[in-house]
Amino acid sequence: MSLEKFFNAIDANQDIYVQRLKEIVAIKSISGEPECRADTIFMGEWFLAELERLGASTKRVEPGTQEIGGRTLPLPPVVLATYGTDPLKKTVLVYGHYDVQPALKEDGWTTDPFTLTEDKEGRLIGRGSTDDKGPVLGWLCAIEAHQQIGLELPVNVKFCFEGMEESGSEGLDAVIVQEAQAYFKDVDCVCISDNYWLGKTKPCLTYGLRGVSYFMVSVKGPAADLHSGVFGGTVHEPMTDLVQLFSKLVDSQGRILIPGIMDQVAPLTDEERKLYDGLEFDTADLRAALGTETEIHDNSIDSLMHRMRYPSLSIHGIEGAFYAPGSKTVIPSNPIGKFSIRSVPNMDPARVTELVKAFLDAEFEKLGTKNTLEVSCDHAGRPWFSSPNHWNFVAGARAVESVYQLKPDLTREGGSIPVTLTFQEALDKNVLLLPMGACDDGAHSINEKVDRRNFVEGIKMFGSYFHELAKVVME
Ligand SMILES: C[C@H](N)C(=O)N[C@@H](Cc1c[nH]cn1)C(=O)O
Ligand SMILES: [Zn+2]
Ligand SMILES: [Zn+2]
Repeated sequence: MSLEKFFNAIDANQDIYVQRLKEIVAIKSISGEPECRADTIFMGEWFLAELERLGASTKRVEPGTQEIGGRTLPLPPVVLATYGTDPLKKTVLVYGHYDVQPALKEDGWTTDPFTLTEDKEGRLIGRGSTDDKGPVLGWLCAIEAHQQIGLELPVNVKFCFEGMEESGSEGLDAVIVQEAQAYFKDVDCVCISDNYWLGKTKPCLTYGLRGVSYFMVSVKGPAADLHSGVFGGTVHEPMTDLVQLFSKLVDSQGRILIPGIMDQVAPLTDEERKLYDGLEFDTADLRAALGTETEIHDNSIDSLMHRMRYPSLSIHGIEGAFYAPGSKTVIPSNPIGKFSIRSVPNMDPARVTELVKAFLDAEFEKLGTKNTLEVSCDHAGRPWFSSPNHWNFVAGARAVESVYQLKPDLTREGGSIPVTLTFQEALDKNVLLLPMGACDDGAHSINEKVDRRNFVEGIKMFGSYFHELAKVVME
């Protein structure tokens, strides 16, 4: 059966879909900012209403509360929905997140981050356009287009959308475990669209993710910020201690210096090494995404392996430090440094935390400072790895081919979606990552975008995936 009519409907409706994306990009659902919590909850409600408009039955789950900045806030709702309950059809569970990373125009955006703006090249620029509002909306547009042309959906779809993914998916694991034998009982496979192609033109299917352990390092000294002219040279400065500690975590070649971390990494086999030769990726792709020529490795295979199968450590920022323009002469009293470690098979988050704390405590001891140190792991998600030979991947590959006339790359992703492994384990079902966006989308960065082409063809790909799933033989 040809999906031509369905594809044509999507082409014809694309401006409506873009307009809808504009509407939701404008909702500041930043899970990490307490003052945006009401907007984040509203974003969840928007999706509940949209799913109901499409005829899905919905369930709003309140995953509890969160302590943040001395406040207790309600967590945004987990949006569950069921579209179709035909026992003769397969059931696919689609997961996505409606929260976004923070964004300020003064970070360097060329346009307001919460006003979706299309440029001459068809880039739809705005926070969440690719991560992950565009893909989440895309699934719903694919269903709506079926309704418009009177084409029956050949599978049942369950949805699970959360509003805390960018902040460690707090509360979600418990919901999944609780619903595994209830709301998710009939699920045959899982699909997530929340990562990116390796390059700009060739789609991929993804079968692995790195985990992430996010650390806060607080150094406490004087009771309040001080005048550096009056107190400089007379007091142990917390920022100096923090900078010393941070200089010991990772070197400029990206090598993690914390003893024991690299020992846990699964060894590279010959078979795995060969997989990288088949991937279409070169240093030019990396440079295009970086916008500079500042890559560490002198060949693309090493770059790929360091994204996909080795851990990395990134220093993100320092809270409570002076970072504004100007030259304020302050001694910050309690800077909190933030860094994360991306973990890979066979790393265990509990062991990572143990090693990080032991190392920082020992290094702090050596500084001979009277300040105090507190290290905590804010959130930790495990790495995930799945079987790309499963029928779910066969359906995904056929969907890609039907829209792009290309065989997708098979990739592992450097980023993290903590809940992926929870779905795989709690439901005991295969999970496929089917990205919509390209390598240069700039998720988490300034000028995040999704190309109109990726958005529109991505909606077609999602619809086609439903049809390929219906056809593929479950083994
Ligand atoms: C890959 C996904 N789109 C994503 O961006 N995930 C985040 C998850 C996270 C964990 N802590 C904070 N955010 C990521 O990989 O950074
Ligand atoms: Zn993200
Ligand atoms: Zn995401």
